[in-house]
Amino acid sequence: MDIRLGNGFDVHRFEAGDHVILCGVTIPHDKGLQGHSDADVGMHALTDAIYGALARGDIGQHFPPSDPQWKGAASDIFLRHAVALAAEMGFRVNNADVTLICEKPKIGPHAEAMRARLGQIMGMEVDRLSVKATTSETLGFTGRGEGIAALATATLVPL
Ligand SMILES: Nc1ccn([C@@H]2O[C@H](COP(=O)(O)O)[C@@H](O)[C@H]2O)c(=O)n1
Ligand SMILES: C[C@@]1(CO)OP(=O)(O)OP(=O)(O)OC[C@H]1O
Repeated sequence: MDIRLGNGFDVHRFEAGDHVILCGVTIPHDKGLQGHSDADVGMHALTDAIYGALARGDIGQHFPPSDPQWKGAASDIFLRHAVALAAEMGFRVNNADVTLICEKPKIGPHAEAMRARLGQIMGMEVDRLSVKATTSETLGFTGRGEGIAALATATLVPL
């Protein structure tokens, strides 16, 4: 069987604000995330993992940050595009795993809502979607609270 594996990584910087959007879920916070789109770092990493598995470039190639069309865009547009491209190429996402790296906000209380939202967008069972988090033990830019990083892995299998 032609099984595909892809990974994605993304970072967004904190800016002044009162909420962040992570894996499609709005979380009240004492800062916001800066980005051309809604800065959903988790969804961007997952989208890139799918493009990676397909060997079809990355999110910035499909949705250039220089294009005003994507200013403030909801990131489910990007994820839906990657899933649709997979289907066009004869694949479906088999499972995916997203890790969010930040000291704050705490992800645990929101992880189930994130899995549910990703499942809804991707047309997938929640059982095949994982969202988890770690701090970086106060080290580095995530540890200093300057931004949030996200890692994602996805496997794709033939339709
Ligand atoms: N933003 C975060 C970071 C961590 N968690 C949860 O806390 C656990 C312990 O984190 P360590 O970095 O000390 O290993 C982690 O396993 C997560 O369950 C979180 O919810 N949100
Ligand atoms: C998502 C896009 C959309 O223009 O913009 P950003 O929100 O800045 O996010 P990034 O993770 O830097 O990926 C690049 C772009 O594709």
